[in-house]
Amino acid sequence: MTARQQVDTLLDLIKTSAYQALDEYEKYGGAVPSLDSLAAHPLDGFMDFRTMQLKKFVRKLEGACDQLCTTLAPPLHTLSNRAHDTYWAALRTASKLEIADIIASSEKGRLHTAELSHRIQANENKIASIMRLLATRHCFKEVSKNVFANNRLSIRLASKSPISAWIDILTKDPINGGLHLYDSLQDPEYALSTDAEKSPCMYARRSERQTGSVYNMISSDATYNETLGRAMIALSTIQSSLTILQVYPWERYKTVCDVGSGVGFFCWNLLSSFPSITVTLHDLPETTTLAEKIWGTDYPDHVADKRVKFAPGNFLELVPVEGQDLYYIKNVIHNWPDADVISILKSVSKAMSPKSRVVIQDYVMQHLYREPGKEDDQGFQMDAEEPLLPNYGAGQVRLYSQNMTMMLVFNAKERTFDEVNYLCSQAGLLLLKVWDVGEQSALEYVKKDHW
Ligand SMILES: C[S@@+](CC[C@H](N)C(=O)[O-])C[C@H]1O[C@@H](n2cnc3c(N)ncnc32)[C@H](O)[C@@H]1O
Repeated sequence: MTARQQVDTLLDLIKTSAYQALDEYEKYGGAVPSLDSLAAHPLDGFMDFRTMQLKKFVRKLEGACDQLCTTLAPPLHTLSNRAHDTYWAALRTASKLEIADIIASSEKGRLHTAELSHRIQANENKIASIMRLLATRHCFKEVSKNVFANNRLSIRLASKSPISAWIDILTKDPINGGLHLYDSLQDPEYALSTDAEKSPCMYARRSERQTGSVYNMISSDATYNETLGRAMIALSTIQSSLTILQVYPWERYKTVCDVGSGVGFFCWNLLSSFPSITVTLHDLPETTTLAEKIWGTDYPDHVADKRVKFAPGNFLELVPVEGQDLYYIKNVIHNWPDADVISILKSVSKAMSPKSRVVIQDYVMQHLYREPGKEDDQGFQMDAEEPLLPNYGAGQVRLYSQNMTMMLVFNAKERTFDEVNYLCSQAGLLLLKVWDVGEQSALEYVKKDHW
């Protein structure tokens, strides 16, 4: 395809997928809100299959728009834009300063930067620079000279929402590790290591005499742990991860252990959808203690009815809940280097009965080359049409960013299907089925000896 033909095709893809996305909004509660609107659309909050189709259209749209601009802009322009992206700093600061809340609670719902700087007790030019960068990509709106109002994006930052916690997590240790990635690769002690204690992030902190890994930092810091718990709720929305409640046959099971459960957001939803299931939350003691407190306040009936149990421990050594029908592991193995993943999976395997199943829900990475006619056995096809990259390029960039984040923070990674399957086989697990749950996949295993 010539560049002109590619541009023509990309424009067609953009038009088609944009209209398809509009239709999805209209299917679920009215027209898509404009960027000026503060009202949420039902699709914004769904975490399940209802957003799956929308996100497939948006994936194509984002991939095509980015590829079109990259094709037509001068290369140095694009490279400079990518190196010069300080958006994360503005977003982190506005979120932590709770600027969306300050504006929302003002009399007219809009504030001059002079008033904002007075309330925040910071220089007005600095506040104005932050607000203008954010508004330039549609988060907040400059409604008159130096006066800013909330809009469709910024209002989501208000009221200590889970997305603020996720922004906090993403823009701290990963950024710090990223700044030191090159240097860490020059240091032989770190460059070849896959140990979590030798991640780029820990390299960045070595002068602070910070020992251990980021896991130790999280478990010894109650605020970090609490922020991570809230951030995981945002991530579940972003990944539409509750799609698995509609896709997977949960009605087959009575007992489920959520391994690395966090405070149990997934299990709240599982119990509501499947009244005959009881769950056990397995996590580090500090997290299960927090979980017990939250469930005691928010879901006392489930606690009283013994539909939820809490099993503190360390899954690297033991999963202290034996013989459950199902062990569910979501967004956990990507936090760990290969050797530790094998330890976790062996702990799960030891706890399993011959009839138990394991479901691992995570991103599954794809390569970017195209091999005509090739589709692997499990249906992980590279299905984006040309001239899009086979993995949709920028349309799926979140997977590749998350992969970098896992490397920077934990020396870990998101894995391809073959990589996960290999680690599972090392722990004596045999693949039964792959479930498509949208942005992520769910891989179902059974103990090898018992199949
Ligand atoms: C990224 S979070 C995922 C939480 C949840 N599964 C979800 O998808 O929202 C990883 C979880 O693993 C837990 N974890 C980390 N190290 C652990 C260990 N050694 N033993 C048990 N749980 C651990 C963390 O406390 C955290 O709740």
